[in-house]
Amino acid sequence: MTNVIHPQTVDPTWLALMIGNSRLHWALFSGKTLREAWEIDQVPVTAIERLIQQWAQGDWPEAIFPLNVREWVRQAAKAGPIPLYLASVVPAQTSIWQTYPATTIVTPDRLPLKGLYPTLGIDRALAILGAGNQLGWPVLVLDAGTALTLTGADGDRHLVGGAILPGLGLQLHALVEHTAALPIVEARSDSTLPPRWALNTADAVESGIVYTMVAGIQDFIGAWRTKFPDSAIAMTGGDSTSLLNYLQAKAPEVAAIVQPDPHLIFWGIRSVALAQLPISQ
Ligand SMILES: Nc1ncnc2c1ncn2[C@@H]1O[C@H](COP(=O)(O)OP(=O)(O)O)[C@@H](O)[C@H]1O
Ligand SMILES: CC(C)(COP(=O)(O)O)[C@@H](O)C(=O)NCCC(=O)O
Ligand SMILES: [K+]
Repeated sequence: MTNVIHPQTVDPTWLALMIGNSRLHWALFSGKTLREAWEIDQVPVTAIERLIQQWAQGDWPEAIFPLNVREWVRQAAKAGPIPLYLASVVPAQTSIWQTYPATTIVTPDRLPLKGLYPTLGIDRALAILGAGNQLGWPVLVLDAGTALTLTGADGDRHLVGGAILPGLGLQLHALVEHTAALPIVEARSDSTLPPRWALNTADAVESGIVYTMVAGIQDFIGAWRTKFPDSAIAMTGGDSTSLLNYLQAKAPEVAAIVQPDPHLIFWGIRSVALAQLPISQ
C-alpha cells in the first residue's frame, strides 16, 4: 500500500493533467516538488462531466484521485479550488475540463520555445521543454505513448523537427485488428528480445514490430547525433521501459545515451505553473 501524503509546506498545491490518446496522466505538486504521479484510463465524456461536478463540490472522486492523494487534496482545497494545469492532445476532452473553476489550459504560445508549427502536439512541446530544462539544449525527446514521437530542438530552443509513428502497443493491436488470423500479442513483460527468425505466429509479429522499431529508433538517434553530437536524448511514455530494454539488448551503446524520465511533460507544465503561482524559488 502506498503511504498517505499530506500537505506540509506553505507552497501551494496544484495539479497537472496531460490528456493523452490512451490515458490521463496526473501529477500532484506542492510548489515545484512533484509529490505523486499517476495514470487513469480514458473516461467517456459524460462520465467526466459527472466527475468534475463531484470534484467541484468538494468530493474527491476515487476514479480520479487515488486513495493516497485524497487526504492531501482535501486539506489543500480548504484554501480554495486547487489550480489545475491542463494540456491535452484530445480536443474533445479539453473543453469539458474548463468547467472546473481553476483550470488553466497550457497552450504552445506560453512556452519559451521557437519555431513551433501550429499543429504540433502540446505534449511534444512540453516534453521537449521539460527535457531541455532538465538536461540542457540541444535535446531530442522520444515519447513512446499511443504514438511514438521524436522531437528535437537545438541549442537556441528552436524546434528542429521530428517524426510520428504508431507506438508499440498500437502497432501490435492494429496488426491484429486488420488481419483475420493474427493473435493478440502483448510485448513480453521482461522486455527480452523475441527470436528474430520466428517459427510461430506470435513471435513473428513481435519480431517484426520490435526489431523494426528498435532499428528505427537507432537510426533516428544516429542521425540526430550526427547533427548534434553532444545532444542529450531523453525518453518518456508508457512504452519507454519496454523499448529501452529492447534497445539495451540490441544496441547497449545507444541505450547508454538515452535518459529515461517518466515526468518530462510534467517538468514542462511545471515551468508554466511556476511563472504564475506564488511559489518560493
Ligand atoms: N498500465 C498500463 N495501462 C495502459 N497502457 C500501458 C500501461 N503500462 C504501459 N502501457 C503502454 O503505454 C502505452 C501508452 O502510453 P501512454 O504514455 O499512456 O500514452 P498516451 O500518452 O498516448 O496516453 C500503451 O501502448 C501501452 O503499451
Ligand atoms: C502525435 C500525437 C498523436 C501523440 O500523442 P500521444 O501518443 O502522446 O497520445 C500528438 O502529439 C498529436 O496529436 N500531435 C499533433 C501533430 C503533430 O505533433 O505534428
Ligand atoms: K506520444
